[in-house]
Amino acid sequence: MSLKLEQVSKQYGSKQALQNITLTFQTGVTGLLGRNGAGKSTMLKMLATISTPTAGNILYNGINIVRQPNEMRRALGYLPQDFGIYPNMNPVEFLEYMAAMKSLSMKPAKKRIRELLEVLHLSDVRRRAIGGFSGGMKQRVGIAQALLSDPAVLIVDEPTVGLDPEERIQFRNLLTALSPDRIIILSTHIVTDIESIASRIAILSSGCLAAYAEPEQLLQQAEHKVWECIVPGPQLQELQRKFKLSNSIQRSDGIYVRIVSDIQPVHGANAVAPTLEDAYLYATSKLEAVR
Ligand SMILES: Nc1ncnc2c1ncn2[C@@H]1O[C@H](COP(=O)(O)OP(=O)(O)OP(=O)(O)O)[C@@H](O)[C@H]1O
Repeated sequence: MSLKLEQVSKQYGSKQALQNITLTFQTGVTGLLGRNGAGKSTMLKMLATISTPTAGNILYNGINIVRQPNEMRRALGYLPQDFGIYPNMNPVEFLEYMAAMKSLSMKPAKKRIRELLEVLHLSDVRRRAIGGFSGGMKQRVGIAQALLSDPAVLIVDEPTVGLDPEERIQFRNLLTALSPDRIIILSTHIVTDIESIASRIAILSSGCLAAYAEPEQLLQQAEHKVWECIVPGPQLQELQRKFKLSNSIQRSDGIYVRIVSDIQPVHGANAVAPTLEDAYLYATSKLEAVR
């Protein structure tokens, strides 16, 4: 199974949302990371064949899905960012409706719905109106519809928005369980959403691919580039102007600052081990420096 973007760009009027992206997705979870507006949804919509690139190609198992989207559509489960559910329907009604929309045969679909409701811990509420569900329960219904056809490619766009910490953990565990034999692409702007589950991370910054690597490689690249120091309050603004700050906390003895920089930012700053969040900042700062 292979899914590739080849020199893909997307332009909305004068807005260049994605610029010349080439990457090959692999089985397992790929985290697509970038701040709001970086181009994540734009990329996912093209992978889901909802929109087409302005330039470049997308190949699924060698088939150009820009020209022949059907092969991809058959393989795809997609949970979009703004996933609307009918509040008056219960999960069974909603999933049967979605199965009909996907032209699935109803008898096997009903069996699959029963299984999915069980796996996603929704069996007890299968006859309750979705409108009264928590964010996490609604998200699980969304995942159930994305998994109806047992997809080889699962795309989830910002799925943890609105989930509480416990629901986030459950969601991560669910994706891990699904990941061994599927390509799963999860977009987020929150590093902790993906750090424990992504086998690879693609970082988008202003429509460009800042990095595509395993988390360990990203951490290695940021090695000796993260510094900690305590500075007097008035110095903070100057540091913010000159460097990328990954954290700053007010303490009784001054402001504790964590800085991502190639060079020692202030005399006395200590080099510390990078976190994935530091590595993400480092990768985006490298890209910004060459633009
Ligand atoms: N239909 C559109 N018309 C014009 N500009 C668009 C359109 N869709 C997206 N954009 C712009 O393209 C850029 C990338 O948007 P995109 O939605 O892909 O970002 P994102 O990384 O998914 O961010 P978010 O999490 O905020 O959705 C943004 O500047 C956005 O304003």
